[in-house]
Amino acid sequence: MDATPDSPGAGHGAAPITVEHVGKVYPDGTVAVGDLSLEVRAGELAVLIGPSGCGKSTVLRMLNRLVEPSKGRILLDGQDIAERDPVELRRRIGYVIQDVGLFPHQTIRTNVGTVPRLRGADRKQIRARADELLEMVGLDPARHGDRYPHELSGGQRQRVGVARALAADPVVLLMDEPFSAVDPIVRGRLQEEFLRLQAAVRKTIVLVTHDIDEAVRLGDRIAVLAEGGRLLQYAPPAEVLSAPASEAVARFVGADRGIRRLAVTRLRDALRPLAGTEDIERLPSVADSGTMYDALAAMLTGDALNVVVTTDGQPIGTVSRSAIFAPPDGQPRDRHAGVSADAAAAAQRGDADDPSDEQAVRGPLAGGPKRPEQ
Ligand SMILES: Nc1ncnc2c1ncn2[C@@H]1O[C@H](COP(=O)(O)OP(=O)(O)OP(=O)(O)O)[C@@H](O)[C@H]1O
Repeated sequence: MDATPDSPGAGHGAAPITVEHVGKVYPDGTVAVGDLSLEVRAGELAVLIGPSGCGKSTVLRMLNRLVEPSKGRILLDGQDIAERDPVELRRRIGYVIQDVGLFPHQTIRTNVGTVPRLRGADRKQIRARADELLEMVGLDPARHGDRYPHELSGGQRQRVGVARALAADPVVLLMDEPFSAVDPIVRGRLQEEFLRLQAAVRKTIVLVTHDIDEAVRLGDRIAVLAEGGRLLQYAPPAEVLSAPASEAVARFVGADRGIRRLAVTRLRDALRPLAGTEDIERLPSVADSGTMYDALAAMLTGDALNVVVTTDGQPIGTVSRSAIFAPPDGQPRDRHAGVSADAAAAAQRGDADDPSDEQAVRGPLAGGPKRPEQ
């Protein structure tokens, strides 16, 4: 591997991971993982979530051979990692942990340059690469590069951890509760930045979290685990929220999963074209990159039953409150609702639109509401 590709985003691609019937029994007899199979596609961000002690970190640590499985095998890019040199393997796999694990007596720049240095890149190359990565994670190399870890905030240290992991230009990034040490506001910002970063670098990422909102926000797919690493469901966030595979999953994702689903359902799926008769000047507007959650927030703030959806500031259609509360395609409304008061369903029952209001806004050309699920 080259330590200094043309740009941080250019990368060396991403590799798929296949976990085949993997188990881990620790020497004291604890069965951390019984028999787990799953695959993560190249460039996909898979989230492992589940109650404390269910084996999430053990699974993650088996992926870079910090923990050796007791059974089964793990393929990276089709090759059994048991046949790889663990040190060489770990240099291809970035690992970001909760308290980051920066070297306290090294500057930020030196920390970020760790792996390129180990690979023998020259000093100028290492510095350029480190600075590029610091910029990429939103830190100013001139201001922060020569500081020591204790001279940064928790959120800044977390960014350095991500930059250091990316400096190796890994084919896989493993992240164990990467944002949990920072306060909720910083966490939200880091998650947003991280999503932008991932859109640029497209690594295969396996991320462990306790936080269902984080899982829903970041994951392409979410693996919900139970004790002993038992896989309860492995599906995109919208599916886990709208069609939990069991009561256990429904309970785990929470009573407010209906609201969470809105945050991962694209607005444009429920879009109704403009009929030309709407009084769009009086409606709140939301950009078409937004979600149903954004639309609902705008409706509530603007006390409206509809929002105008815009692209580059230009109106392209409307979304109605009833479309937001329509059940996703093919899903019975109250599946597993017995364990939770699904907020969206409750809102549906108690807050149905007046069809005449909708007609007034939609105009005569508008069809029935499109199902909003992606
Ligand atoms: N080195 C070890 N020796 C013995 N048991 C261990 C060891 N590491 C973890 N365990 C046990 O294995 C099980 C799974 O632990 P693991 O850390 O993988 O869970 P987790 O889901 O990541 O938990 P948390 O969310 O609390 O971090 C737990 O019962 C834990 O006590």
